Amino acid sequence: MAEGDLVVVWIDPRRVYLVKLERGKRLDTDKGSLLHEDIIGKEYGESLAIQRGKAHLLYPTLDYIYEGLHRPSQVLYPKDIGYMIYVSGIKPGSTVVEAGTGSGFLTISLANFVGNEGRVVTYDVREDMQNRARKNARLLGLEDRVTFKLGDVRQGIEEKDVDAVFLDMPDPWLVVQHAWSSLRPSGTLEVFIPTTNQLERVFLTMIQNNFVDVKAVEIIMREFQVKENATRPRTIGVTHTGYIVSGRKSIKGS
Ligand SMILES: C[S@@+](CC[C@H](N)C(=O)[O-])C[C@H]1O[C@@H](n2cnc3c(N)ncnc32)[C@H](O)[C@@H]1O
Repeated sequence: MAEGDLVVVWIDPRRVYLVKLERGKRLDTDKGSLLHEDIIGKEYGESLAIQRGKAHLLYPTLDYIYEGLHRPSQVLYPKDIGYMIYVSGIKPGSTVVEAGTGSGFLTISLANFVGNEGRVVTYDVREDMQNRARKNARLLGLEDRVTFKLGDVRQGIEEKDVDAVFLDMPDPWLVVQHAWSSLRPSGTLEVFIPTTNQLERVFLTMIQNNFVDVKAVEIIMREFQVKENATRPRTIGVTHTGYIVSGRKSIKGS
């Protein structure tokens, strides 16, 4: 690893740190400290002894990146992001529109997925959110793939012929028509909402506005505690995140 690289320092499940390597800096934990210099030059997968344990140096996958980023807004969970990306049909080179940016967790995942040739345009009404999201994207080297637009997406989406639109905001039904106009034929609208009232409203609005293959799902994930002869789901965990409504843009045929 070199200066500027990201590394996940994993000590135990409760002590996981996302670190950007900078000479002269130090990671302090209650299990001991590590100088960044001690990590520079090491390989991902190696481990280092610290005062009261061992620090494992891991390549930063997106789920651990989430743990380490600043999150001023409620953020989407990996389980929901994974499904949304999967059914959206986007691929490297795709152009995607998103609102609202929030902490940029979905933005970063989309930017990671569309690759160097792809583009993510993300709208938010709040400049402070976009500044934080931009910093998060910069930390991961993904900023160049993202266009941050300060504005109310309910007023319209400027981009045309986009492959997918992703919405995570309070009143997405007010954006359904704009999403339809922005999408290429057969393009996908993915909406995340935390309540069933919002689900019903956005679902019906999509049906009324020439979206087809509209479906609503909830992704349920349970984490397990694993102990010999006592393996079972954890007692405490995230029990509810939200629902996902997906649909495809239909155009009039003959
Ligand atoms: C829950 S956060 C999005 C979190 C984001 N998906 C993430 O994973 O980090 C919702 C965001 O939508 C923004 N927002 C709300 N209404 C909006 C609108 N009409 N146009 C654009 N952004 C909006 C809010 O400012 C907030 O930052």
